[in-house]
Amino acid sequence: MTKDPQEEPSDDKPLFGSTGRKIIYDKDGKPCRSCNTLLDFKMAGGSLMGALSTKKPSLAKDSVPETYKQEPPDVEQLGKSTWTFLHSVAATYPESPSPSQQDDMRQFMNIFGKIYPCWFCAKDFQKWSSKNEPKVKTQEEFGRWLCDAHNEVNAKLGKPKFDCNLWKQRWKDGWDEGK
Ligand SMILES: Cc1cc2nc3c(=O)[nH]c(=O)nc-3n(C[C@H](O)[C@H](O)[C@H](O)COP(=O)(O)OP(=O)(O)OC[C@H]3O[C@@H](n4cnc5c(N)ncnc54)[C@H](O)[C@@H]3O)c2cc1C
Repeated sequence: MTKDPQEEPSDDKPLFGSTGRKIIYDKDGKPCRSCNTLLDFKMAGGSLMGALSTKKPSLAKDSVPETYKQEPPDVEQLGKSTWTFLHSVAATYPESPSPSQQDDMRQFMNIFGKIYPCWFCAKDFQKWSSKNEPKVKTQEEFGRWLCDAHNEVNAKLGKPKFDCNLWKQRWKDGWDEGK
């Protein structure tokens, strides 16, 4: 059985970051980049320079385009981009999917829960979706299920609940405020 990385605490490592959140470590004992905010990751001793400066010292700085020089995603950036992707997938899911399209979506969400890069987020998501199986019979059903999944995380983080009656305006139709 794989050991939960968080079960291996170490005396000389900070338990909490400056944001007040618990610092999450990977199996190798290093702070998990995609599980912490950038600030907490820095505080826990995670390298800020990343591969560009450490693995390729001979690369002339000027030869690296400015657009490359961004930090790998922290838990918030990864989350926001992933929710954008997932809700957009719901927005383009067929209104009446065939049985095989429904199977694909079930499988996709199942695999998603196993590979999401923030391991402790993935664990909670898997736990929630095992009790709340993906609803994939229609686009509306799937969009609402995803909205509920997102609200579960919002609640965990103390964020306001999103009104799921509005998921389609937010992720598919837009608000049409000129009307
Ligand atoms: C599967 C998963 C699990 C996660 N688990 C954790 C975790 O355990 N701990 C952690 O710190 N972070 C977790 N995250 C990241 C977290 O959910 C946020 O993405 C992150 O905190 C950034 O939040 P945000 O305020 O930018 O908005 P996000 O929560 O990223 O939302 C982006 C936008 O989606 C819209 N929105 C909000 N709620 C809903 C909803 N219910 N339905 C539809 N649209 C909505 C809003 O317009 C919002 O601005 C997880 C992300 C994912 C994808």
